Amino acid sequence: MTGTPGAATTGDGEAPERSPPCSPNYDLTGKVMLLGDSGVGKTCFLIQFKDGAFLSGTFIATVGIDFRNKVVTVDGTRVKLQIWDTAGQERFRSVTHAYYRDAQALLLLYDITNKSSFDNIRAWLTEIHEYAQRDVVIMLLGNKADVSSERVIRSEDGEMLAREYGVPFMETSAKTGMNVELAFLAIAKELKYRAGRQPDEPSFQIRDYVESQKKRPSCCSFV
Ligand SMILES: Nc1nc2c(ncn2[C@@H]2O[C@H](COP(=O)(O)OP(=O)(O)OP(=O)(O)O)[C@@H](O)[C@H]2O)c(=O)[nH]1
Ligand SMILES: [Mg+2]
Repeated sequence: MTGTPGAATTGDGEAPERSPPCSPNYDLTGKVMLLGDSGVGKTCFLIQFKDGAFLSGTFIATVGIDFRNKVVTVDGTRVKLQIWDTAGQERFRSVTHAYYRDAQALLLLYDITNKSSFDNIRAWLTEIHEYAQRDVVIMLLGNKADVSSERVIRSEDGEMLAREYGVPFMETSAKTGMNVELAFLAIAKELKYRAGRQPDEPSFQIRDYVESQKKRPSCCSFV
């Protein structure tokens, strides 16, 4: 986490023309990486968060790595998230490994309609433990929750795997936007909390926060 950002740039999510020079429009920055098999929806997830749009139609696999910035405000603190969208294809793995070290948070996605993308989560977690910082924030996301007719992974299976690894979990949809913003807000809150807790600030538990805020797909809600 960078606590003292430099001058505002013209990067996405900022409004430099309204800020005086050397007055950044954020208080903290954090690097977040999107990981998971090719086709699980990482790029769509990022576009939905950044632009509120869904890229339907032909699937264009990411080549290498790309990033977008977005500033979110949590409890009065502006957190600039630098979000790295990685290629899920095996042949780009060595490129993405180099970026793990600098990431404070990882969003690990599988596709609820694709069993192998779920089965590969354990391998992704092994890779994360090998290359990422030890205290990196990890969140497991079961994406494409809008496609209930093709679901092959039950929500409970995602919950169980997440519990085994002690990470927060929710199902998401890059198409409808379900839980997309929440995933990034929860990360921003955690990063803010880690950056320096105020004396009167209650402790923050990212798993509890996600559990209390997440929406469930209508087919699976039993509350
Ligand atoms: N129905 C539905 N389709 C989705 C969703 N997210 C992504 N898709 C579709 O899934 C395909 C793959 O999405 P991408 O976001 O490009 O996948 P990716 O994980 O970035 O893939 P790589 O770049 O190869 O790693 C595209 O055809 C998307 O339109 C979702 O939440 N719901
Ligand atoms: Mg992609």
